[in-house]
This record gives sequence, C-alpha cells and structure tokens, in this order.
Amino acid sequence: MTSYEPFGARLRHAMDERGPLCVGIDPHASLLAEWGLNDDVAGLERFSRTVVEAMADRVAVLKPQSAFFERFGSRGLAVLETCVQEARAAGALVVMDAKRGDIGSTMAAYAEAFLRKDAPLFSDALTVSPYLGYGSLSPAVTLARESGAGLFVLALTSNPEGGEVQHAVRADGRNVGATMLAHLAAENAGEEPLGSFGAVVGATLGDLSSYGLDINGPLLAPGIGAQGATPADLPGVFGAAVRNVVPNVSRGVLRHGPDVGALRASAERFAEEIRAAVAAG
Ligand SMILES: O=c1ccn([C@@H]2O[C@H](COP(=O)(O)O)[C@@H](O)[C@H]2O)c(=O)[nH]1
Repeated sequence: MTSYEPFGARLRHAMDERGPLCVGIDPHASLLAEWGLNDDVAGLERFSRTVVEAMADRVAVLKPQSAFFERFGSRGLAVLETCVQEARAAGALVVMDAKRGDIGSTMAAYAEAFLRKDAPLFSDALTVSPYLGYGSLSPAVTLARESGAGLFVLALTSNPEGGEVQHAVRADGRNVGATMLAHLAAENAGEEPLGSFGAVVGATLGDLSSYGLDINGPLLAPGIGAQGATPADLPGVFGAAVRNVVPNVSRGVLRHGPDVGALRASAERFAEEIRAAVAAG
C-alpha cells in the first residue's frame, strides 16, 4: 500500500505557512446574481473559477459546498471536479463540504467517491455526519487513513437547530456533541503534529470550554460573517484549542466578488483579524 503524508500534517504545515483561514466556495443563486452571472452552469463555472483564481495560491483551505454544484446535476458535478482539481493544483487544501453520512456499507461508497486517491472528486478532506452512529463512519476513517485524507465530523454545528440533537444528554451523562469529540480524540491519539480527524464546531456557539475540544485534530469553525460570528469571538469560543481552529468564511468573502482584487482584500482582512484574535487569545 502506498503511504501518503497524512492530512493533519499537511494542514498544520499549510496553516503555519498561509494562516488558518478557510474560504468557502458557495455559489448561492443570489451571489451569482450579485456577480452579474446567470443562475446556470456557465455562471457556476465562472463563479468557482474566479474564487479559485483569487484564493487558491494564498489561503490554506478552500471548502466547496457540494450542494450548490449538485443542484445543476451532472454538469454541476463536472464543474465541481474541475474546481477541486484546480484548487489543489494551485496549492490549496480542499475540504469537500458534502456532509455525507449513511449506514456503513453505503458510507463506504461515499468514501470511495471523495477519499479514494484516484476518484474524480478526490478531496483532501470530507465533511461527514455521524448521526447514524459514529461507528457508521468507519469505512471513511479507514479509507482516509489509506489515502492521507481527512474527515471533519459534525459535532457542534453553527446553526441554532443543531442543539436539539447535539446537546441531548446520553444515559452516561455526556451529551452527544461531546461524545463525537471524544471519538475524534481517540482517532487522533499520538498523531503529530496534528491528527487528520477533525470536528465541525460552530464559531457562533459561545463559550465551549466545558466541551473536550482538545481532540488533537483540526476544528473547522463555520459561522463567521453572514451567520454573525466574528474572528474576535474565536478565543472566547475555543479557549486553548483556538490554535487548531480553521475558521471558515463563505458569503462574508464572496459578497465582494467578482473582482479578484476585492475578494483577495476581503480574505486578507479576515485573515488579519483572525491572526490578531488568535495571538491575543
Ligand atoms: O455547522 C455548520 C457546518 C457547515 N456549514 C457550512 O459552512 C458554510 C458557511 O457559509 P457562510 O456563508 O459563511 O455562512 C456553508 O457552506 C454551510 O453549509 C455551516 O455553516 N455550519
């Protein structure tokens, strides 16, 4: 079996070199209109190409939101393939935000689609949902290890509705979100400089110091910008784990397009605010 440098190590290196910002590629119909593009495959392609051109040589991570490509069917998926391949070729790590989750045998097929090294949509990491039971993700964990890829497991999501599931308390007294974090800590045990199995933890959630965020893996933090959180919130939410946070901004940056310079300037402002917040925290 070929062995590849693990995602966690590649991510740590990229964060050290470029800073931790992750820019989302979310071609909302409303953004296509604001950019003067049609809500069609040509508009989708122009949008995603522009974001890749503006960002892939400077930010650590790009996160395409698969849903916005899937809505155009097979032609949208072809655009997504190109987007992933061009972003990776230009030096960004790609986290595919597809939030896949199913029973183990079907999960294995999802893993093949995104984590098999020669798959057309191969990505450096994939977001997955553990809400069919953490163990249902095991085919993805296995294939990610084999391919040097990573996973981001939904633990404490940024949306207000997430709490009814993720804060539910189990018979052992631990809540569901904390249980997912504990699984990830076990997955990453002993890995250096950083494990490859991350959690999605919203930047919108307030103080999470009672949760075990020290999973020795990355914490993908959506919610900054359009959902109301700011870079200055990060230390208060993540405490000492802030060093492992990959803050995601999608609409907050994308609304400055289609001008490449304006997109870059916006991402640089977020990156600077994140640097300052992490240094102060
Ligand atoms: O808990 C979660 C998990 C994923 N997301 C995704 O992140 C981006 C956020 O976009 P913004 O425009 O910056 O609000 C989007 O793709 C979500 O599906 C999340 O928001 N929260």
